[in-house]
Amino acid sequence: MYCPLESAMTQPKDSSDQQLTDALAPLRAEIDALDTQLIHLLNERARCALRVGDVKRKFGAEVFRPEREQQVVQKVQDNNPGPLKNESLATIWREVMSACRALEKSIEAAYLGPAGTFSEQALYAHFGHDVSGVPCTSIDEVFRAVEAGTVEYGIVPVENSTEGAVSRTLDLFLQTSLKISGEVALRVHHNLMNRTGNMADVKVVRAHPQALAQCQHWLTANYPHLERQPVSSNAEAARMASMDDSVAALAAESAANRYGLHIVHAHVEDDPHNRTRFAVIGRYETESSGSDQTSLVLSVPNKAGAVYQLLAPLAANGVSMCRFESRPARSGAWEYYFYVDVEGHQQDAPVARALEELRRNAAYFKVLGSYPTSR
Ligand SMILES: C=C(O[C@@H]1C=C(C(=O)O)C=C[C@H]1O)C(=O)O
Repeated sequence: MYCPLESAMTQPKDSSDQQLTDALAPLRAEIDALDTQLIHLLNERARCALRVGDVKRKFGAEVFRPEREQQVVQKVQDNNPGPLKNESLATIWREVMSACRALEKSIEAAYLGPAGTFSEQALYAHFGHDVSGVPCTSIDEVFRAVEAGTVEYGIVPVENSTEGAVSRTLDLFLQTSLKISGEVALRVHHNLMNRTGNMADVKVVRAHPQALAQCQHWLTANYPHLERQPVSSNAEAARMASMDDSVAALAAESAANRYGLHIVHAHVEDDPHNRTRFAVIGRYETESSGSDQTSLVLSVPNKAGAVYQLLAPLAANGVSMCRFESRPARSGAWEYYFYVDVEGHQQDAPVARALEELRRNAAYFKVLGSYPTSR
């Protein structure tokens, strides 16, 4: 039997190198030929997308269609014979669509910066890399940039699986006329990092308050003496740590790369399944993709049974609720706004019927948007 290790040890190096090159040559030729075919096919696809762009311009239709992109990814996955993983194909196709779309139109989208934040990762997960990301210093600024029309879209964090709702985003949803056109769910890993890779001189650890909260047990167990200081974002904490040896940051690996920091401990979040959901906001009202959800804000008068009655139309129309969150209405009267996500698109008949009944019963009612469910 041919044993590569044995033959590599007994034969002169030059000869085993030659054997390796000879064995790889036909396979590499095959890959080169397949790449040539892929280049032709990808450009053919791009030419087709350009023609789609011409048609859309003629009819004054929106170029970026998140619902269509979701359907494309779904179809690709349904047709996947393997061995490539569905997740890998989704990543590849998002980039292919991003490149095709960029030929029709360039998209600018605001996110909670600086560069290196999870919001930036969410931005690329949604739009692919052919998008101009505009970093903002706060969630308020992201909303303002989209409302002012400086950018077409924004990405804001909505909810974390460990820490719950991002309350500032929920409050701003109340005030804005913008719509949610899509969502992104990201696995969020936090890493403890600093400039030297040695924690001896570190006195404080900085991060966004959500990240500090998501790592609180780990920090208490491992670095109880470090003062925890909240800052505007994890990437900002990383930037600060790059200039001060007494500072460590909790942030994403991309922030360590960007600011030249060493990761001292990787994946220090208390919950290994830690995920954050982001909303894409803009003026576009996403059409049905066939696998959607709808976000609403409601309030009811403060009286017995009001919430129960409010939600009855969902059950009556067979509409499932997938999220329910409350925020004080700040009226001083123990009144609340309820943030409710339901399965389905607002144009689906059962959802439309349920929404109409909810609208009639609620003291306050607003549809934030229908959009493809992230997976
Ligand atoms: C090509 C289209 O336009 C854009 C690009 C897409 C693509 O490359 O598949 C899909 C949806 C749109 O965001 C289209 O609507 O079909």
